[in-house]
Amino acid sequence: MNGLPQPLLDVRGVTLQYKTKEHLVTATYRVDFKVYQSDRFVLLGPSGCGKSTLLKAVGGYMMPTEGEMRLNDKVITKPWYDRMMVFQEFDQLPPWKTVKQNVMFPLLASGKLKGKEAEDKAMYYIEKVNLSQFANHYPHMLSGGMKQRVAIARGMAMEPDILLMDEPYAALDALTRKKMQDELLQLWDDTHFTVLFVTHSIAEAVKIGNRILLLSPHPGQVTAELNSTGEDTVDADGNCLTEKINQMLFAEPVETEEVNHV
Ligand SMILES: Nc1ncnc2c1ncn2[C@@H]1O[C@H](COP(=O)(O)OP(=O)(O)OP(=O)(O)O)[C@@H](O)[C@H]1O
Repeated sequence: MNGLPQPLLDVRGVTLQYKTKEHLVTATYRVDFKVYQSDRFVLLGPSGCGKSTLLKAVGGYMMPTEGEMRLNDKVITKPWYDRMMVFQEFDQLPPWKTVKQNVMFPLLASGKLKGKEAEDKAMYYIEKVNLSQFANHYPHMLSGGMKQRVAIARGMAMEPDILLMDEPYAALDALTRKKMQDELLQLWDDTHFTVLFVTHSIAEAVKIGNRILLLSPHPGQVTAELNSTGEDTVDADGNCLTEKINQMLFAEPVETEEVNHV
C-alpha cells in the first residue's frame, strides 16, 4: 500500500489510432492519467488533440493500440452501463420518446430497474435538472439547453461509475452555457458523481474541473496536470491559472506538474 486511494479510472500509456484505407492517424500518444472518485476531471486541449477519441476509448468504443485503460481495476474492453456518455449534439435523444421515456430507457434496457422504480428514478433526476414540468414533452418541444439537461438526467439516472461528457455545452449560447455549468456544479454538490469532461475552453475547464489534464496539439500527449478550485486563482508568482494554462498549452517542451490528491 502506498497510502494513495485507488483510482476509479486508470489510463496508462494509451496510444489511440484510426486506420483508414490510406492513412494511419495517431490521435493520442502514450497518454497517462488517473481519475479518482468524485473527481471532475477535465481533458483540455486544442481541436484535433484527441480529446473525443480518449473519451470514446474510455466509453469502450475503441481499443488502444498501446497501453490500457482500467475502470475499477478491470480492463475496459467494451461499452457498458458503468460509463454513460453525454454528447455535444442536441439530437442524441430519440424524438419519439418523451423526456421521461428517454430518461427511463437505459434503466429499462439494461434491466437495472423495472416499471414504477424506473419511473421514480427517472423523475428524481428530471427534477434535479429542473425539467419536472416537461416530463411528458417530446424533444422537438424543447430548447437545445433543455435537451442537454435531458441527456444529463438520462446519464445520471443510471448512476454510472463515471459520466463521460464530450463538449456538452459547446453548441449553446453563452448565457445558457454559463447556466448549465452552474447547474452541473450544483448537481455535483448534491451527488458528488465522477465526471470526465472534454472541452477546448480554458475558462470552462477552470470552472468545471477540480483537475485538468492539458493535451498537446495532434497527436495528443500529456503536457501537464493541474488542480483547480473553480476560480481563476493567482499563484505566488502572480500568474493567474487561465494565463498559466494558456502558456502551457502553447509552450514547448512538454512538462509535468506535481498534483496533490486529497
Ligand atoms: N473516425 C476517424 N477516422 C480517422 N481519423 C479520425 C477519426 N476521428 C477523429 N480522427 C482524427 O483523430 C484526431 C483526434 O480527433 P478528436 O476528434 O479526438 O480530437 P478532439 O481533440 O476531440 O477535437 P475537437 O476539439 O475538434 O473535437 C484528429 O486528427 C482527427 O482528424
